[in-house]
Amino acid sequence: MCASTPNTVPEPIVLAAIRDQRDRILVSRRHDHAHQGGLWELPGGKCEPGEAALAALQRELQEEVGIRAGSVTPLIRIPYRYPDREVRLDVYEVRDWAGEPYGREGQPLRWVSTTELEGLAFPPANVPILRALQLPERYLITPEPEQPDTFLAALDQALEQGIKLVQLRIKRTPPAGLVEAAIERVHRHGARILMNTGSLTPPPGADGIHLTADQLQGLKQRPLPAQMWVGASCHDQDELERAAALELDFAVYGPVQPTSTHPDAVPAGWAGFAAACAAARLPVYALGGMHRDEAETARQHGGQGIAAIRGLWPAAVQKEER
Ligand SMILES: Nc1nc2c([nH]c(=O)n2[C@H]2C[C@H](O)[C@@H](COP(=O)(O)OP(=O)(O)OP(=O)(O)O)O2)c(=O)[nH]1
Ligand SMILES: [Mg+2]
Repeated sequence: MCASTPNTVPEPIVLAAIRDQRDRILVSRRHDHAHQGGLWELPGGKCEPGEAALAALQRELQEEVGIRAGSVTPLIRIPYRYPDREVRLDVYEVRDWAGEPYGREGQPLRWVSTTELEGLAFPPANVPILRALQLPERYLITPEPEQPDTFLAALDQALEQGIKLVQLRIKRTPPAGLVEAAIERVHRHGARILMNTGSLTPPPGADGIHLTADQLQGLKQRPLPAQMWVGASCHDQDELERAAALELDFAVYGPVQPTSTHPDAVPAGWAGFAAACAAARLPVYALGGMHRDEAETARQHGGQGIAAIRGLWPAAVQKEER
């Protein structure tokens, strides 16, 4: 529900990320005289007092682009404070709809790829929304590589199963050539690869880095330029806030469920995960005891999806390694 809003609480706004079958997003340009005028936006607007979020979304879509949404799934919630107002943007992904979108208020509309989105000027609150639109629902974290052939075969299999984002997590000296071979395979499948090795400098070809919570604590600024991706492991609200303040691209939060790798950690549960995501200003993956088919559950709790080692590493090859 969107409650009526005294000045002290953020204004509830609903936005639609309308995605067509070619994976393009519908954007429109805000009128020059509006708040954040002249910038590109996702269609949507303010909830009326007492109006439920999904009802507000349907009303805004009808008023602004003349369509009725079919399936609607939560993408991300972003609280944001502008100098002159505070908003809470609830973004929903719309993959099917009735009607042909047009600028019903005379505003220009465009269909753009998620890569092209980066080149358009949006309000500053949209930065994490654009990243959420580019990030997949599953984030594979690799187990420590032992046998290069077995490791690379499992990686291939994971990529064939549709993995689009990989964290190469290496805590010991890796077998020679393994990093290069992994990067090559990931790119061959049109996926991205982030390094988690303790170094802030990724090797040539890698798409960015993944920071441990300790590394996150030590940083004063984002360690890589915007074209590269930086993720971070977080275990509480302060760490999530720190990741957002450093303008990182996403966080991993956990453990959400009990996990054998961290038996002493108290799991947040889905309710704890949902609370963390609601306050976070960046996309958040659920980590800890996750199974491949729980990405949808994570989405329903406000997350980007799931991150996992065992849950996403091909089971057949894992058995051979034992
Ligand atoms: N629609 C939209 N608003 C955004 C985006 N990003 C962002 O920060 N905002 C802010 C700007 C506004 O302060 C607020 C949304 O207001 P709006 O102008 O769309 O509201 P509305 O459709 O109800 O319009 P109106 O009745 O006030 O004219 O959220 C975005 O991508 N789309
Ligand atoms: Mg609007």
